[in-house]
Amino acid sequence: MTTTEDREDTLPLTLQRFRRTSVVGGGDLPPVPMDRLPPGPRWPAIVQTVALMRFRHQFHPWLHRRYGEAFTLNLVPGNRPLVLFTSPAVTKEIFAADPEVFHAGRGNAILGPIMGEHSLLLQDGGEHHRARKLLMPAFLGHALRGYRSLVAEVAAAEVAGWQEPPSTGGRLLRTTMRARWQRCRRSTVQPDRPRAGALPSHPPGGARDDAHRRTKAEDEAFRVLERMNALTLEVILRVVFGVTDEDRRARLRPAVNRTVEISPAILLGWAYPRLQRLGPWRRTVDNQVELDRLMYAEIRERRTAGDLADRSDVLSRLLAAHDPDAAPGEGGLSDVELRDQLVTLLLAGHETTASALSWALVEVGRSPDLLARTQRAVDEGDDAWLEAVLKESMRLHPIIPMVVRTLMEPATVGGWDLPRGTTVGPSIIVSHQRAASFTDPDVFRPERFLGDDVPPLNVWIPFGGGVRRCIGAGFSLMEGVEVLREVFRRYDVTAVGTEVPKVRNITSVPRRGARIRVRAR
Ligand code: HEM
Repeated sequence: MTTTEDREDTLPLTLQRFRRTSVVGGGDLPPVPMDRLPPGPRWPAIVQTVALMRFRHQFHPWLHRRYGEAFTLNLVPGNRPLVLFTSPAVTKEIFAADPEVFHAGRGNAILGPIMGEHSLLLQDGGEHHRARKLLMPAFLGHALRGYRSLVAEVAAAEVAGWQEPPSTGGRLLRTTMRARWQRCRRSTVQPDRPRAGALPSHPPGGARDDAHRRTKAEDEAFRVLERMNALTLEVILRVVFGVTDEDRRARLRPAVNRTVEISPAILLGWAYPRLQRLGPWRRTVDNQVELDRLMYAEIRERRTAGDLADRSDVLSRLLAAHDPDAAPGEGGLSDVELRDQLVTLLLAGHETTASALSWALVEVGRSPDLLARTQRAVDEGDDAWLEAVLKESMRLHPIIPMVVRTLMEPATVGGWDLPRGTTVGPSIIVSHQRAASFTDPDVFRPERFLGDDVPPLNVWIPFGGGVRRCIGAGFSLMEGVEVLREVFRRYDVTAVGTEVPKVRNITSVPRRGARIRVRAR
């Protein structure tokens, strides 16, 4: 087994990843004749690529309206075709297709320099099967139950501080104190005033009072996405990596944040090796070197930790994981494999869950009825409602726009005979907006996910599907429920202003950071 113990420096390992050119769909595949593919725009590939990456929330529905159930895009580098489908029947076909022919790793090749070649997201065939078998037990029922209390602890520590929102520090604390004092004064002068924090529909003070309140609401608002990012990062560092040393966590946080913040332009730039010597690309490599150094140090120490068997974090479970078909002493994960899987879990599981949670808070915070219903669920221990809130948030605001598979052999998909080298996938954005699947698709309605008639897994697809379905789906729902419970147990939540999605890296996040304000219940 390869370990990093004998290496003085992890630099060569990091640089190796950046030497490969990353191409969506894979550079070694033959060119695909475009005339055999479903219709699509004729614009230059670079324009289509930018539209797909930057304006996906408008672009997917537009393509669907213009071209119907299947459409083709041409992407840089190499003019690779991507065929997107929108009907649940074809989604089912793609998820059930032979993974030896429908490769997912190729479609994610652009993430290679960050995640590494062993990443579950980038592997295919037998390698993917082996890695998934080793990782899976750390994400199943028994293990998930083991993480719950630590997640709850991290959530409680974060959420408790919201009365003094840390992102804006003293000013918000002062505003909160002033607001409390004003409420206290009003409640003595006007005893019939509604409960603190509840805005009456006709404020007794007239227009001036109304303007004052709006300003106050704006003043007290904070970007909950920032707090959720901090929270989910802490969960990854403590529950997934199991880093108990606060000093190392403090050094990991900025390196991890810089990794998560990589923009689509940087991702695309990796296809052009000469760019890698320039400013932002150079800084990305430097940051990766630092992140790798810290991660390898943690892995090395953990291998020899005396309490490994008692630890329940994901890394410790992976260190103990062993392929039963391998010879004795073989079949475990090497240091490099562990690094790649941990960075994958970090990137796949951190901002995705934070965004889903932020949207959930904004949606519930928009409606007093939903707020009351959700707080009742918390008081009555109704976790199914909290999970339904999360699922409906992921439906209305998909975090990932599509999932993709590249054909290693010619195949028929949705009635189209597609050549080898074509990349195909369902559009999650359009699937979740289909009126035939979801009545009033623009309305936030968690009830869709309760009862016997819940949307099937080829209709509600925020986690993808088939053998590649998100390995962290259960983890993120467990984490989400714990966080929502903690928030609504303590606070009345009000959404401030409007929100629309914006593209960040490969995920979609609330553009204004999901601004909310909270009042202690
Ligand atoms: C709201 C939260 C999340 C969303 C929306 C999400 C979404 C996705 C999607 C769409 C895929 C691709 C599936 C496919 O190709 O069919 C995926 C894969 C993956 N996700 Fe997640 N994810 C989330 C949270 C997490 C968490 C918390 C983790 C781990 C801690 C995680 C780890 C992974 C991994 C390792 C894969 C690759 C699976 C494979 O290829 O076998 N994700 N996720």
